[in-house]
Amino acid sequence: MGHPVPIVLVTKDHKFELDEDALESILMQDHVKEHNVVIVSVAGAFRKGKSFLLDFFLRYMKSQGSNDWIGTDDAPLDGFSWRGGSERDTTGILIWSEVFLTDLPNGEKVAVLLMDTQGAFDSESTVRECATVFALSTMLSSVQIYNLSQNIQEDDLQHLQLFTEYGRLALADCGQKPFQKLQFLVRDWSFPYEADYGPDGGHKILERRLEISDRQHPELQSLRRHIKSCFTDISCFLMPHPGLNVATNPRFNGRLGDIESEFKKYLQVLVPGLLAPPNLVVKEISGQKVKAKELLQYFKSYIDIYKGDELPEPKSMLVATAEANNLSAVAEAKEMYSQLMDAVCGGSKPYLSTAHLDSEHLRVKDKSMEQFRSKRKMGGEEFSEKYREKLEQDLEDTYSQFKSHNESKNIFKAARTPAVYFAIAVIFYILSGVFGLFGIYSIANTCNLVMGIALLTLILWFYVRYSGEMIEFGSQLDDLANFLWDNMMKPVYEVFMESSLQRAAILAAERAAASAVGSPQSNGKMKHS
Ligand SMILES: Nc1nc2c(ncn2[C@@H]2O[C@H](COP(=O)(O)OP(=O)(O)OP(=O)(O)O)[C@@H](O)[C@H]2O)c(=O)[nH]1
Ligand SMILES: [Mg+2]
Repeated sequence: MGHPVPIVLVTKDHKFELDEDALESILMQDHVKEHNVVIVSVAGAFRKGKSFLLDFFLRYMKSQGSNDWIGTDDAPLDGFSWRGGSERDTTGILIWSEVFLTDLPNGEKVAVLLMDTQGAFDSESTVRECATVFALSTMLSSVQIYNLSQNIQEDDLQHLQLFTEYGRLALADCGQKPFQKLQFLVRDWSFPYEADYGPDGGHKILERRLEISDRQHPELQSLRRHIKSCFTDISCFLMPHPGLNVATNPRFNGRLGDIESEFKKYLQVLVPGLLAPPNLVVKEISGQKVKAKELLQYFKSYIDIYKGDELPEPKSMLVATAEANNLSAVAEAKEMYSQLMDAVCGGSKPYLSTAHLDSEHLRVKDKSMEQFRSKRKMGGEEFSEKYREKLEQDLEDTYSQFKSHNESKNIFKAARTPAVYFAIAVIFYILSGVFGLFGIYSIANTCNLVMGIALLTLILWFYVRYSGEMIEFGSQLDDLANFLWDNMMKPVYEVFMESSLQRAAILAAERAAASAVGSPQSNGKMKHS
C-alpha cells in the first residue's frame, strides 16, 4: 500500500535531523538504487492543500497513467496526511515509501519519488526553519511545486527569493542554474475571465509577474532576475476553486463526489502535465543525472550544511531591516567620532597631555553616542541596545588607537630608549673611574664592559631606527629599555626626588620657623588684624 516516511525531522529546538535508516530503506532497495530519480516536491505556505494535492499525484502514479486514474466518486482520499482546520498538519519532509518505476519515452526506466513538506509561515516555525525546509526540498527535487493561494503576490516572490538564495548559498557555485523546474501552482484562481485556468492562463500571469522593465524599481528587477537565474524552467498553472465542501466542510473526506467538476477537470490536466512519462524531469546535480543510491549521500551532506553554523541566519523582514538600520547608525556614529577626534589629535596635530586627551575623548564620545541614539531606527530600544554596546566598545578601541598615536608624538617618551642606554653608559663610565681610582680593577673593568655594551646597544638602536631593518630586534631593545626604566631607574629616581623634596620642605619649614621667631611683632600684628 505504501505510507508516508518522515525523512527530515524538525526537533523541538528547531534543529534538523535526517532519518538515514528510513531514507536508506527507500532509496537502497535493489530494484530502485541503480535508477535515475525524478523527485516531485510540493512546498509553500501551510494549510493550502499541498498534501491533499499530493494524494492525487499518488493516485496517478499508482494507476500507472490509466485514463480513470482519478478514481471513483465515493473513495476517500488517502496517502499523505491531510486535513481541514486552521492548524498546521505536515511537519518536516516526508517521502512516499513506494517508489514508482516508470519508463520514459526513450525507454529508460526512472524512479519517481513524491515529497511532501512542512508548510511555511505557521506560528511555530522560525524563519530559519521555513527557509531550510523550502531550500532543502528545492535542492533535492527535480520539480518544485510552489503552492500559492489565489494569486502570485510580490511577497510570494520575495519569500521565494529568500528561500532559494538560502538554498543556493549551501551549494558550491558551479556556474549553472542551480535548480531545475519550478512550477507555480495558484489555487482557487478566481479570475478566469482575465486568464484561463490551466497552463496557458498560468503562463500569461507568470509573464506579467516576472516581467522586467526599465520602469521598475531596481529592487524589483533584481528580485525577478534572481528567480529566473535559479531555475532552468519556470511555469505556472492556475487551479479553480474545489468548492465549498472541500474548503469548509469538516466531514469532507476527499471523496470526488464532493469536489467541483471544474477542479477535477483541471486536476486531470495538471497531474499528467507533471507526471506523464514525457513530462518527467530527471534529477540532475551540476549537470549530472543522479541515481537513487547517490541521492542518499546528497541528503546527508545537504542536511549537514544546514545543521552547522556556516550559513548566515535568514531573518524576518523586520529583523533584517532593523539590523541594517542599527548597523548604519553605528557606522555613522563611528565616523563622526573619528572625524572629531582627528581634528583634536590627528596626524598633523601636536602631542596632547593624557588628561586633556581623555576629556576630549569623553566629549566626542558623548556626542557620537547621542548621534546614534537620536537616529531613527526600526526595532525599538531593546533591539538597539546591543548595537549601542558594540558602538561603545568600538569607540573605546578607536580611542586606544588615537591614544597610542598621540603617545608616539611625545618626543620625551620616544627618546626614552636612547636616554636609558646613554645613562647606563655614563653611570658605568663614572663607576669604572671611581673603582679604578681605588685600584679595584676587576670591578672597574666590568663597569667598562657594561658601558661598552650600553654604547653598542645604543648604536644598534640608532641603526634600526635609521634603516628600518631588524624591526623586531629594535622593539626588543625598546622593551628592555622600558623594563630597565620602570623597574630600576624610575624607582631610584623617585626615591631621590622624594628625599630631595622632603629636604626642601624641611628647609622651608625651618626658615619659616626661624623668621617667625626673629620678628614676633609682625606675628602679633597679624593676630590683631
Ligand atoms: N480552498 C481550497 N482548499 C483546499 C484546496 N485543496 C485542498 N483544500 C483544503 O485545504 C485544507 C488543508 O489541506 P492540506 O492538504 O492538509 O494542507 P497543507 O498545505 O498540506 O497543510 P500543512 O500540512 O499544514 O502545511 C483541507 O481542508 C483541504 O480540503 C484548494 O485547492 N482550495
Ligand atoms: Mg500537509
